[in-house]
Amino acid sequence: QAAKPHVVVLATGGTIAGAGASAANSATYSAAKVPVDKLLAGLPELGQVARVSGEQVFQIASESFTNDHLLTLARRVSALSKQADVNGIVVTHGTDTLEETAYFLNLVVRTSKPIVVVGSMRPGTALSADGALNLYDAVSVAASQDAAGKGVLVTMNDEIQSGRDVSKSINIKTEAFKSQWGPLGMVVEGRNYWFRAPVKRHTNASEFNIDEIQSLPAVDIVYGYSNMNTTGIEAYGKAGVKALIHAGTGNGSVAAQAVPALRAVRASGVQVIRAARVPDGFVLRNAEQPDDQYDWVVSHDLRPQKARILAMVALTKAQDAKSLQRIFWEY
Ligand SMILES: NC(=O)CC[C@H](N)C(=O)O
Repeated sequence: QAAKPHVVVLATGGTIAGAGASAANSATYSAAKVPVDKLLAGLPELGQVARVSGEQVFQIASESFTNDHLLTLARRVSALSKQADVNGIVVTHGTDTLEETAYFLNLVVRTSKPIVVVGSMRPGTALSADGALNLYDAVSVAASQDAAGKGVLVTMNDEIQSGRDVSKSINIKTEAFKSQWGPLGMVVEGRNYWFRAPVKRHTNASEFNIDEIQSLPAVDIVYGYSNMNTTGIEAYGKAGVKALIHAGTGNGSVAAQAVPALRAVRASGVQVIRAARVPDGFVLRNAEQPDDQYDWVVSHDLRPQKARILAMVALTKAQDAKSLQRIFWEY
């Protein structure tokens, strides 16, 4: 009998490692409590699909992820992906910023080996906890050859999602992760059922490589709303950000009073990227605002928090708006 694939589980915290006072606590609990060894020992079924080893990279709630955490994690994933004795990698993660980390890894880790990021909506101590099955699914996807070359994946609620497309879309149900383009497939009882594949550049086909990235530039987000003022835009401009994501209303529209402030920060060298605060759809170039004339970039279908990740990565190589826009179309 052939040896089972070796899957390394990199644990970073979140609810999947959370613990509550009683089984009735599905929402009131502490995240990032249970160490990876205990998580894996509590799930002996993993041995049916892979030879699993665990590493505790961090033990935090994911809203506290920083760029340093992203860099440290991606470097470890990259190093493991180059090891001949590693077939797949799973990252356990809090769900709040899981989509940002998954997209970051998708952009900068040059491998075709499966990388799966996974979390849970309920702690393991709760009734109907979802973490055990999500983790089992993650390990089984990471152990499968048919998951190779599909970019970084997310397994939640029996679905296999693209790390690029997926977002946490509700904060209370176990079916929390959605993509407007739909999941890539489903995983049921350790078997993958695929229905589509990503078309955007990722992992092996990326021009970015974590092994060449020393640091990430400051990129922040301003939110659009009625009666919006320009205080935030001006403050970020003064703070020296390299790019500012505008989470605009509707089609990425910008309030009349905010346009001069954004043009002023652009004139001072800050890249301006028009995204939208609506969850779905995509922002069209030169619709709503004359992006060519203002030398602005549009985020395509990326939500503001994902546009921030891509902008940081893109700015490690490209400095002009035209190159940034090309990257936003391609990734
Ligand atoms: N469901 C969760 O994982 C949320 C817990 C916590 N806020 C985190 O993102 O780590």
